[in-house]
Amino acid sequence: MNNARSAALAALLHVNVDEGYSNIVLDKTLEAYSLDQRDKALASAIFYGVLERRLTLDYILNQFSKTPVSKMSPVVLEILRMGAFQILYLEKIPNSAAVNESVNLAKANKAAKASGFINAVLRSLIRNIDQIKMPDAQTEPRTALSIQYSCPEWIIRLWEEAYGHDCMTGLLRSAFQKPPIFAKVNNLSISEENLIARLEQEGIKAKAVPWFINALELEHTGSIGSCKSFREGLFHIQDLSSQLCCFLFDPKPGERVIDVCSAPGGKAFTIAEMMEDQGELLAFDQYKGKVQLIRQGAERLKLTIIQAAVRDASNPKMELSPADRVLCDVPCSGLGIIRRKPEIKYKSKQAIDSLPDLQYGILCKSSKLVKDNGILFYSTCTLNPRENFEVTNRFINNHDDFEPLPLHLPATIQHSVDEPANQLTLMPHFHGTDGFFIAAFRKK
Ligand SMILES: C[S@@+](CC[C@H](N)C(=O)[O-])C[C@H]1O[C@@H](n2cnc3c(N)ncnc32)[C@H](O)[C@@H]1O
Repeated sequence: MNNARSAALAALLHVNVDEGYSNIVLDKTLEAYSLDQRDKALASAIFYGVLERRLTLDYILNQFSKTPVSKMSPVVLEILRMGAFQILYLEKIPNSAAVNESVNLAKANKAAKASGFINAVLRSLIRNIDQIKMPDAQTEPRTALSIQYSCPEWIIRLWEEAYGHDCMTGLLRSAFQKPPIFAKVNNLSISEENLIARLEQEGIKAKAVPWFINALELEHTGSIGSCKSFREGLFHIQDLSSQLCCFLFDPKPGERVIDVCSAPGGKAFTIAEMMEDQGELLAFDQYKGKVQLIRQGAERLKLTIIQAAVRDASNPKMELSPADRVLCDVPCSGLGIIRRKPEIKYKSKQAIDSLPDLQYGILCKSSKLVKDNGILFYSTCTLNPRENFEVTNRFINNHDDFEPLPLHLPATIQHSVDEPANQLTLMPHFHGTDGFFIAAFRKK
């Protein structure tokens, strides 16, 4: 049995059936299967490829199977998606191997009865590959885009209405690009140059982001957790969007700062480093297990000002004295990080309907923690006006004691959409960052 494909199947079933996060599920599965580098690469390529192209693959499989994909068992469907993905997108894998391995996978996964069916569907796909039909872009443009980019129509409509047609197509394309990996240098422990040299010794190629301080782009990372300089607390992994958010938040040494939705702690770590580990940084999260992640990260990075604790930001019980700066990096639908976690795009629209009220509640409650003249930030990693612009608009319309605070952006960062000066929407295809939203306010 080919272990790479078994691992990919196990991980896909875990994500689709048990709704695990793709990056975490894949890391754990690869570890459990103890694959060599080559098999790890194949398992990852199949896993992410099938996840990213689920709608396209299902649309095509339906043309070659009498049983619609909606009626197939999860195991059979995933094996067929994997087989079709290899045939259609992995040129180096011979079609015969894709079919045979799919049949073997079925036999090894209690789906032996379906192995004949799987064989027939995949062979029919190979024979008729030139006859595959796609939706007509003229008569049904959104359906055509949805199948081409494997993105539900409601997201396409949302992006087109919010950001315009060109931006929507840019976002759809960007979802298939390999996301860059950025590190935030722990400037309290090492300089950019020295960290680049250290990483090189460990086989990781790193280059400084020329326009942004203490940010490195990494290549050939392998497993970051096993990297010595990571374990020594010389950096943490953080997308440029979050690093930029902290830069704009502009915390100063000696201040009192509250991060109300802090886990796993990325922004709290960057903020503590910007504060030179002087002052107070209260880092809260609703979940005990996640608070532990903040503590572990702070310890690894040798940051002493972070006090992590459980606290529900939407219904806080704890009395807190006011802070110079408060960050609300709220839970959101995550439509800005689809290229990192493709499973996010298959969430139902209804699943995110309740988020704006929760986000607004967290922002209102947290605004009470800001000192006079203090700063309040709201951020999300989503591209959805209902969770971004509409929440912050509602806030400012109902809070006379706050005013919008214009953001002073680095010269390389331009607005990609029409928005007020206190807001910034970051787009993967435009800024090269994750999709992200920031809004800043000052208490009068
Ligand atoms: C976007 S993530 C925060 C990411 C974090 N700021 C970072 O940079 O690493 C949102 C966090 O909010 C937490 N959360 C969700 N609902 C919450 C609530 N009512 N109160 C506090 N935290 C909450 C989630 O557990 C999650 O860890």
